Amino acid sequence: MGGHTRRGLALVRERIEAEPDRFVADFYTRLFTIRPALRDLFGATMAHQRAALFGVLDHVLEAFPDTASHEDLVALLAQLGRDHRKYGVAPADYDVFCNAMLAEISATMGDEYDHELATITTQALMLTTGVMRGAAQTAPGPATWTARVVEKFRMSRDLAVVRLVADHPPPHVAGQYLEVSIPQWPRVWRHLSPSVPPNPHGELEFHVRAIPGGTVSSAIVGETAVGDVWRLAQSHGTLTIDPTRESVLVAGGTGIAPIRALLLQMARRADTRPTRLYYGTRYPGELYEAPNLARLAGTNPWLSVTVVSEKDTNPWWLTRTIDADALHIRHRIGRLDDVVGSEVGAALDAGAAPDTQVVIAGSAPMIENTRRTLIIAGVPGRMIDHDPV
Ligand SMILES: NC(=O)C1=CN([C@@H]2O[C@H](COP(=O)(O)OP(=O)(O)OC[C@H]3O[C@@H](n4cnc5c(N)ncnc54)[C@H](O)[C@@H]3O)[C@@H](O)[C@H]2O)C=CC1
Repeated sequence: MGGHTRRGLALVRERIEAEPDRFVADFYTRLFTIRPALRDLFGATMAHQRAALFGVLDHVLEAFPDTASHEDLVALLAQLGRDHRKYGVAPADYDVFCNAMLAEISATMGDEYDHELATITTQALMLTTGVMRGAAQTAPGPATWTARVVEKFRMSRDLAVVRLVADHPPPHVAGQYLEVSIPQWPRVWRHLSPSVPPNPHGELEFHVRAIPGGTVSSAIVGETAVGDVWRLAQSHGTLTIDPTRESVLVAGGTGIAPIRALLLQMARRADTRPTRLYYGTRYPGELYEAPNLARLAGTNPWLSVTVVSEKDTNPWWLTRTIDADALHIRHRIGRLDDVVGSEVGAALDAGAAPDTQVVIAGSAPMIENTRRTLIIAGVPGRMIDHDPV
């Protein structure tokens, strides 16, 4: 595609980026004025929606002029289209969306929006909505599934484990996360990783920490009760274990959920390679999964478990304790990335297999720091897997 397309769309991005909040707010006002029913598809707070919309629009305008990147762009938009099925977006809504967006861009650009700029912007947005609509229409299976809460455990003041049974198990593989919506916040979707592999009974378990100021996570920890019906949608994520390699798995806090699902999946195989798990929290009393993991290691000799806590004692509000010696697992004190970096580095120095696979799950800063520390310790970056941060 020509340089004029690149320059034209770069100008559009520049004008939109000058006032992104106003642009997105005015766009949604325009959209809901044209088709008021669309407002009902979104949850009460649209902050996340607004940021996501801006991110995608910016990405489309940047990637569209580069035809070499169209394959990736189309794959991303198709995924987005499938994801939007859960909101109940109808095919005709995509035309309304496209027209409202073009009108908002035109209003923002003013006199600069000439015929040529209008043509290329229209092409970019027609590609966007066309791919999304097509992928949504051809996606197999239902857009959402339901699951009923059958058990809930409060592990600490801000952490809960919730067990559910789905009518029909949503398609996913161990290590992936699902889009989840709870009755207390209908139409608001969050990502949660089941901590058990998919099974024919539709049993699911999620681990949730209430984020300070968080709406959905706080409602799950504080209000979710047996009998609640949750909605589940698309699965995402590519965390997998290569069964031919040794592995090191690193889980920070509730990041243990997808890692536990992978471990349970690995336990079904007869030929699982040696696996070292590092499971870290801030305080020893937060290591709620330690007993389960110790039991798993007790019956699966390929697994060794090290739990790591930043502090060696609990604050007053944590009453749970763990006795690592009694569980026959190791307990190290320190930040997770420091402990993993020094132990994996020492193992490599002592001749450990350099093609060991590493899988990390946890918060974005924890993933980034652990990845960096491991690369410095000598682990090739291509051997380190984690979900996008
Ligand atoms: N609930 C779920 O299904 C899943 C949750 N996650 C994510 O996992 C995270 C878990 O959070 P919390 O339970 O609050 O655990 P947390 O953020 O308190 O972290 C616990 C562990 O991570 C380490 N850590 C924390 N910050 C670090 C940093 N900046 N650099 C290096 N290490 C660091 C700590 O040393 C500790 O071992 C959340 O961000 C959540 O989104 C990831 C996958 C699935």
